[in-house]
Amino acid sequence: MKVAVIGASGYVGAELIGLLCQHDNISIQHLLVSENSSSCGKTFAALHGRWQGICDLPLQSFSQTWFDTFIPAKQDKDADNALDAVFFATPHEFSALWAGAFLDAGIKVFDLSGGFRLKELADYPHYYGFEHQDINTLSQAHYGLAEWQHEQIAGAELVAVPGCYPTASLLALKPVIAHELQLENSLVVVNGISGVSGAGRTASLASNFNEVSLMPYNILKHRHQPEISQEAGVEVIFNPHLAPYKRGLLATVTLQLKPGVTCARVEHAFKSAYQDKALVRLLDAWPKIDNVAHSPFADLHWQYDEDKQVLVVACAIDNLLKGAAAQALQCANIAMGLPDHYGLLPQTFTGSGDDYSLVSHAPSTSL
Ligand SMILES: NC(=O)C1=CN([C@@H]2O[C@H](COP(=O)(O)OP(=O)(O)OC[C@H]3O[C@@H](n4cnc5c(N)ncnc54)[C@H](OP(=O)(O)O)[C@@H]3O)[C@@H](O)[C@H]2O)C=CC1
Ligand SMILES: CC(=O)N[C@@H](CCC(=O)OP(=O)(O)O)C(=O)O
Repeated sequence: MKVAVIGASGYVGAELIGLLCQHDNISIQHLLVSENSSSCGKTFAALHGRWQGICDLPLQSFSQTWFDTFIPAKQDKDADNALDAVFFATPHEFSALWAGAFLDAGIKVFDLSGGFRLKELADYPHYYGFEHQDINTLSQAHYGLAEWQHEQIAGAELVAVPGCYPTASLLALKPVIAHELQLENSLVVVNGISGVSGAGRTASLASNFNEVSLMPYNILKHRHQPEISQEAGVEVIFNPHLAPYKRGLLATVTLQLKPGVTCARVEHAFKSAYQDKALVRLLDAWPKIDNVAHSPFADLHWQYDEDKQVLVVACAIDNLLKGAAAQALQCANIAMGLPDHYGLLPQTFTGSGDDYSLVSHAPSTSL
């Protein structure tokens, strides 16, 4: 698969490029940043020092002229420089504006922004602050929660890679909903905590080292609330929190189950969902951010009170990896017919209980 990455100077772009450049079925053709970016002309490694000696490709500026030069209206798929796919690790509005043009040229799109995650056009002004102009492209988008949407991802031209909070929340919620264990019309509460890299690389007062302190934010209005509700199929209350560490995200979901539901049924729901999934680890203790930071895993644990029928599920991920770049690579692997964990784990995984560990081919990280 010959690919381009737009957003190569950002945190998510950097993680993604680090994974792509070590993947033996993927070749990077172009790395792009915004038209007037100060990173333009630098090499990827000059900007992200941990990739020195691994990826020295130059960063180009994305513009209409770049598009007209490198993306012919009708691609010759066999040409040496023809692109098969483009990854957008860009602001939501940029993806919403440009994804359709790549699709028209026959290039698959993996969008890591929120530009195509919500199905309702009318939700964009409210939750994202812009009018989505491309209903035609939006209607072609398939949500890409890798463990749950394998078939749709395999056949998709445009994959909306899930948000970081939704990834952890949905991995925790979906087995319960799929097995119809939740008490109908009962409250579902999701508390999310994210490290500061979740806010991206561009400096802002809110993400300034001196300002960051554990606190809730965007309560009852965060854009991930409709995304989680849409994909879980139940309305949720979503409480995001910012925490003073670099990377990692924890979602803790609390919900009421139907009378008579036992621990055994809950266990069956989680085991049947994930026992053959390489990147989801069902733990027998509460997950820790430190065990998933810099890894593509999602760690899950639950506790159920049969008397009160209250279930609490916690899921920890790295927001930049399972919450973004690693999940995008899972989607690309699925599109190529490879195991979804290809290039993320050794190829020895055969199911739950196996002794598998993360391939550590990345040098120590700067984040
Ligand atoms: N951070 C996280 O944990 C997660 C982020 N995401 C999503 O991934 C996307 C990227 O996030 P993140 O890496 O954190 O953000 P950053 O702010 O770190 O990076 C944004 C990137 O987009 C580029 N960019 C901005 N405008 C344009 C443009 N007009 N044309 C081309 N490139 C442009 C920037 O380039 P430059 O500034 O050099 O021009 C930069 O490379 C966002 O949509 C975000 O919501 C998804 C899941 C998790
Ligand atoms: C800590 C922090 O600011 N987190 C970001 C969410 C991460 C992100 O970039 O969101 P997407 O997954 O939708 O792309 C936020 O709350 O807006």
